[in-house]
This record gives sequence, structure tokens and C-alpha cells, in this order.
Amino acid sequence: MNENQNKIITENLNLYYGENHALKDINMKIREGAITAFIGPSGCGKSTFLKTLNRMNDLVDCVRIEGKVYLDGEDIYDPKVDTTLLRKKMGMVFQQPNPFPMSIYDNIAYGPRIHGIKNKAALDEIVERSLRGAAIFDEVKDRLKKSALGLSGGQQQRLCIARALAVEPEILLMDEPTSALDPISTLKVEELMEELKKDYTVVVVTHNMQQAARVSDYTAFFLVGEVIEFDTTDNIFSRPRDKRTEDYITGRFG
Ligand SMILES: Nc1ncnc2c1ncn2[C@@H]1O[C@H](COP(=O)(O)OP(=O)(O)OP(=O)(O)O)[C@@H](O)[C@H]1O
Repeated sequence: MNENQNKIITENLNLYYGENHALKDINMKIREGAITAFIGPSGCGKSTFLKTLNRMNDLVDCVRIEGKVYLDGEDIYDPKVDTTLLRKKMGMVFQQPNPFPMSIYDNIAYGPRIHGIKNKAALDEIVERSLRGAAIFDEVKDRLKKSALGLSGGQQQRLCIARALAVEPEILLMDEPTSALDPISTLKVEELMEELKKDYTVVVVTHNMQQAARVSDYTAFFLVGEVIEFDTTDNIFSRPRDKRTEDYITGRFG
């Protein structure tokens, strides 16, 4: 992994939900092996932008997208792109932990099975590696055959991260991954993110500015569909260049 490499580049990206111009001319370079945070007030387009990166918005009616999104130099909106493979490269973690109503083991094995892995020893190995990768193996190793719904919210979220890791993604897209968690579980997920960036490129939407300041290397500040400022997290929080960024991070609005 080359930390100076751009993993994702967007060029003049515009997105419309019908008449609503939800993303306006977004030009962004997301570094490989770093954590990039998107902050900004509600409804400013953070989640929409995150979802354009793995073409999740394709599933929404009335969406129109203009501009380019490159992943490792390849245009992901090219009609030849296989969206299943694209989404395999990009694990996604949502606000509400959403384990499947099945065992802990089967939650993790689900994706690899869909991708054709049937061998029990291989699946056992993937399950253990993914659970270890999400820092939850020791807590669940004696109950792998029990329902995932019996875990606490914080454990469920780390299970969902493990489930995302099981198909060996390159990027993790996290949409407010800790907003439904208590402070201790939040801290665990934040510590985990630090670990994950050693092997993955992480992009996280967060309402929590302290979280962006704590965990991310780069921060983008969104406002009504525009990226107002994108810089190192240190610069955004210590030396913002735009008055609107400064007003937001000092709590004057949002
Ligand atoms: N599926 C959709 N169909 C139509 N409009 C949508 C859809 N999803 C989002 N929007 C609109 O796009 C704009 C951006 O929403 P988005 O959810 O991306 O913002 P956000 O910054 O992630 O907000 P929040 O922090 O509240 O989650 C809003 O005006 C929203 O109403």
C-alpha cells in the first residue's frame, strides 16, 4: 500500500435527485491507506457522496450523475464495470448495525459463500481472520454458532465490520458507524479504524466533529452539496481557510 497514492479521484462530480442538485462539482482525491472523514450539517450530501463511490445510488430512482469517479485510475461509471465486483472492493458499514438474523459464523461466511467459497476449512479461516481484524474474535469465539442478534450494539457493529472484511475489500465506506453506539463501543470502533487503515483505505461520514478530529487524516467539509474545504484534518481543525469551515467547527451552526 502506498500512502501517497490517490485511491479514489472524483472530477466535476454532480448528482441530481430529480430537480434537487445534491452534489455540486466535487473534485476530490482520497488517499490510499488513510482515513478520510466527511463532516457537515444534516442534508449537505455526505452520505450521497459516499454512495456515489460504490455506485449505491444506482439503486435509487430519479438519480442523475455527471462527472467522473476513478478507482485506481479506472472510471467506475463506465458501462463495462461489473458493479458486484466494484462493491466487493468497497465494504460498507452503516449507521445502524445490521447483522443478518443468523449465527455469528454465518454472518461472516455469507459473502465468501456467495463468491463461491464452500470449503469448511477455508471458511473457518476467513471467519477467524475477519473477526480478529474487527477486534471482536475473543469476545465471540465461544459462541460462533449463536445468533448474531444476541450481541450488544457495539459488538454487532464490529461484527458488521468483520462481515465487510470477509470479502477482502480494499476500501471501507462507513456511514456514521458509531452514531448508534455508547461511548465505550464508539471508542472501540475508533481504535479499530486506526488499525484498519494499515490495510485499507477508510472513508467515514460522521456527525461527530471530535471523532473526525480524533481518527481521520483528511477531512472534507460539506455544505449544501458543495465541498467547501478539503485538507489534512490538522489544517481543517486548526487553520481552516474558509470562514464557513471555521464557523462550523467552532459550533456556530449545524
Ligand atoms: N434517496 C433519495 N431521494 C431523493 N433525495 C434524496 C435521497 N437521499 C438524499 N436525498 C437528498 O439529498 C440531499 C443530501 O442528503 P444526504 O443524505 O446525502 O445528506 P447528509 O449530509 O448525509 O445528511 P445527514 O447527515 O442528515 O445524513 C438532501 O437534500 C436529501 O433530502
